Amino acid sequence: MLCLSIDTSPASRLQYSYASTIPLCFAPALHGSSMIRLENVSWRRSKKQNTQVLSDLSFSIPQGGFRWLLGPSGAGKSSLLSLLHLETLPTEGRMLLLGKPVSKAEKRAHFVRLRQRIGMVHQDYKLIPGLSVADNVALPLRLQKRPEDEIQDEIQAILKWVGLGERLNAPAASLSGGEQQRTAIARAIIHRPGLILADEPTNALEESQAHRLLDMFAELSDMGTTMVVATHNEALIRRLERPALYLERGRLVRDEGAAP
Ligand SMILES: Nc1ncnc2c1ncn2[C@@H]1O[C@H](COP(=O)(O)OP(=O)(O)OP(=O)(O)O)[C@@H](O)[C@H]1O
Repeated sequence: MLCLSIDTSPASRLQYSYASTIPLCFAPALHGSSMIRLENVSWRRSKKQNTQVLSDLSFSIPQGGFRWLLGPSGAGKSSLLSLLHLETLPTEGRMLLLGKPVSKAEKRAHFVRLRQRIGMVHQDYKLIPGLSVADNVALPLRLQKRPEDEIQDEIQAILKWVGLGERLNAPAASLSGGEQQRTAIARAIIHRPGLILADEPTNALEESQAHRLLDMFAELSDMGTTMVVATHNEALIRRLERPALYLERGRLVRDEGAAP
């Protein structure tokens, strides 16, 4: 296992209210294989109306690759992340995710298994308001039917790590925007997914928290977790120099990760 051991002491620049070094351990992954591949993928919101959102996208990301997903508002970034999170399927073209084919021909169980290996931070967090912070974060592990004592240990470690160790039992509906975003981040990474998708994951965070999250994303990618992160935040992009996919009006206009 490879572990991130991130100093969370109050003396660190992150100013969290607890003092320990919490390891977050991830199974090492093999680099090199194609984790995501899209070939001429298009997506229409509705078959009846002319609602083409994504057009003729072709790109690939190797395992452990990090891609910024950039483009103006309405370019299709969230829609592409929804496709990669299997919330919807391409209307045209071929898609490979986590090295597996994605098509309407596959059985539901195939998609369930694949989705369990993906972590997603939605722009609007998508927490379940009636559940506590801990129960929201536990969802991916409960879907994997992990033993409850293990789940409790994992929840405590990860919520401390995101600075919510004291808010374990708070209802999600009572959280501030930043707390909701940190809960959503904890839920996206708690099951050590092979692919993490994040839609503006820092827009409700303080600058120091955003930097800390970014440092973690960079380390996860170095360890073999594939990451696709949509943002408008220029400062973040400057802080972590990684290739970007640029979308405009649903088309891929630049792929900095493509082989020359
Ligand atoms: N629920 C919806 N119903 C109809 N059209 C939608 C819906 N959501 C998004 N769209 C349209 O789909 C297109 C792509 O939107 P999408 O949210 O994917 O863009 P985006 O690049 O993520 O934008 P932003 O940066 O503002 O989040 C836009 O033209 C948008 O108006």
